[in-house]
Amino acid sequence: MTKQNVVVSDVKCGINDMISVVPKGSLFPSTGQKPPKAPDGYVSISRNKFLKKLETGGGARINPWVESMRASSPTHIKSNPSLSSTVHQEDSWILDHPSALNMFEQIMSASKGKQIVMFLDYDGTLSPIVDDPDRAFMSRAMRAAVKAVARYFPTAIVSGRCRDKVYSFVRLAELYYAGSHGMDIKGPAKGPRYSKGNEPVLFQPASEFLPMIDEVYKALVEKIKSIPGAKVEHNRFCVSVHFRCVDEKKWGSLAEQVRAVLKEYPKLRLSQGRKVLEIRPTIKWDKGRALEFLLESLGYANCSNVLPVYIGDDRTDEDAFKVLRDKGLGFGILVSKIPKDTNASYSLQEPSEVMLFLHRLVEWQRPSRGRPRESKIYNTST
Ligand SMILES: O=P(O)(O)OC[C@H]1O[C@H](O[C@H]2O[C@H](CO)[C@@H](O)[C@H](O)[C@H]2O)[C@H](O)[C@@H](O)[C@@H]1O
Repeated sequence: MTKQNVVVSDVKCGINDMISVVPKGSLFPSTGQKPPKAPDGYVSISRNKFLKKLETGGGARINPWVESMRASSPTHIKSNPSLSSTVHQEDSWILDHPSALNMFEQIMSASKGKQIVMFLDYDGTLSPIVDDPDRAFMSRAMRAAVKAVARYFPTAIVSGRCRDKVYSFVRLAELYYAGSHGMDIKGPAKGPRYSKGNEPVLFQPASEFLPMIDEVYKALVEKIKSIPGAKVEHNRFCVSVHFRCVDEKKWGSLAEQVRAVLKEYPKLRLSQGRKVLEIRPTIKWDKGRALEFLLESLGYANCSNVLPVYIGDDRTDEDAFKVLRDKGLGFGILVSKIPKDTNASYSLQEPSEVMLFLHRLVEWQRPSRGRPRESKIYNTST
């Protein structure tokens, strides 16, 4: 077990008297979901025990949330004995998830005769993590690298952010964008339509939740305004509550406020990212489903001649890594400096390494190198 997520839920399980244990990245399961057996990395708590804790009030009440918020904070991962920074453990993690740069040739050899499709997360992958979410700018060099990759391979940005916001950072009209954790997908605004037909791709599976999300956003802004450093971000089909700049002593109060709002909305669930609580509809849609949808739109549903490569740094990216792993398709690359429980196959340490990887991909594909192209070239001129 490399990471402990204590999971709590307002949803009545009605089964075996347990608080639900839900997949990584989700504190709240969908309504009516049967709680599965606790997988590695998760702790299940007796429902009765947990409710008793709630009755005692004060600190105990919200502890499982705070524990989970701590677990999502890299600075605390070292305090988890199973992730202690012993050389041995780091070595063994890197053996399991080798650097995508060191393994570049091997990755590329798997692409022989296949169309590479690139999926890129934004925050922490293309841009460094910063305190102010409104200032998470992408460097010009990174933009150029993504642009170059998109010349050769269909490329999608898959982000928890609102689609327009992430577009305003990336500013490349030739890409696909899947905002709101994949709940708002739009095809390229310029250049060839990388879709089966000529129809531009647009898919928004959570439209009915828009009024509810607006309401929750307003309620959260009101509730957390007394907590210094807390910030609520409207991501159109979901809402982010940031606690990166909140004093850790206040994390309990923040969790309490969010919980108070959410209990009025059983159709919304909570997942976690990097020092952020993500509130989203309970629909079965995530970055993994968005990846599948995009592959299908590109005409690669159930295809063996495609090699999707997904690069991301967050818990929410694990849904996409898992789809790739379960299907035995392509590769997930986790961006992380520290060992993390992941379904990704490879790792890169930080956005600068992501940029290097993108450069190598372009170099490898560029015909001018005089080497035979081993992957089908995506014809951008049609
Ligand atoms: O899926 P992503 O593109 O990775 O988006 C996930 C969340 O990213 C942003 O928050 C994160 O980055 C911020 C800027 O570096 C940082 O301040 C914050 O602590 C991180 O959690 C974004 O603001 C959220 O809306 C996204 O959901």
